[in-house]
Amino acid sequence: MLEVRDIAVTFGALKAVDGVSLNFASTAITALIGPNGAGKTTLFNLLAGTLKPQAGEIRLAGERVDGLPAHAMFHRGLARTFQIPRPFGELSVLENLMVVPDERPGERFYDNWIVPGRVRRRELALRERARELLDFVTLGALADQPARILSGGQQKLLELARVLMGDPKMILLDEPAAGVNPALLQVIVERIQDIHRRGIGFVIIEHNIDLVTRICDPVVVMAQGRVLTTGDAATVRSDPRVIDAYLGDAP
Ligand SMILES: Nc1ncnc2c1ncn2[C@@H]1O[C@H](COP(=O)(O)OP(=O)(O)OP(=O)(O)O)[C@@H](O)[C@H]1O
Repeated sequence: MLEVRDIAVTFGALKAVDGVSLNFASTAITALIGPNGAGKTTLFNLLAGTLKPQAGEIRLAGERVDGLPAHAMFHRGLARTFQIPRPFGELSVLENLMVVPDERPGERFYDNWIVPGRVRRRELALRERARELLDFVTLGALADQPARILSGGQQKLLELARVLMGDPKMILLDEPAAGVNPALLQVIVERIQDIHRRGIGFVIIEHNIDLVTRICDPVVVMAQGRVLTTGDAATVRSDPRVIDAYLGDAP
């Protein structure tokens, strides 16, 4: 459902993503792994619309979407989280979900002036949805606390709830396990599996190989801007080219 053809972007002389072609199925939890600097985050930025490709095509559900800005991708059902979450620290945990863009061009102004009751009902519905999602990610009890008090793992859960506010068809997760304690990591893993069972696809950048082995199939390995190989976790882990790519990255 998310197709990438010969996509490329360079930074000066550096080919950060160098002719990548991949299909990401909405039925899969796909892992994107590879040594530091392989181009994984740059590929995410291209998919999510924060970076424009210099070559190649991206299609979402058959439609060309390369070059569309991030908010347009979000509204088409492609949501992403960041390696380092950036919640609005002074807003409450609940308010952090309420500020997720909910654009319906042309409707806001009209609603506000002609049918204020409808706006109020919509806000109540949004608030209810936000509360449900906070309960789902186990943050319900913290709804009215300022987001700055959340731990790193709780911030990752808040990000997950935030992207779900947009009713995504596919979610790109950037290192969901990084800096997360084992108990919260288990919650994150279970929620990813719950969401996946509801028919939402994932692409996950992750260095935690246990998480990758437990929940991801297929596993795409990138190195030096290219796709090195794709397969199940056990196959790619024993592939000598993958081992070489990681050893080449060792200090
Ligand atoms: N905005 C930028 N300007 C210049 N170079 C960049 C920029 N963004 C990324 N790069 C370079 O592009 C290459 C790929 O970076 P990228 O962040 O995509 O790798 P990665 O696989 O996500 O690595 P990591 O696992 O360390 O996050 C790196 O050499 C990086 O230094």
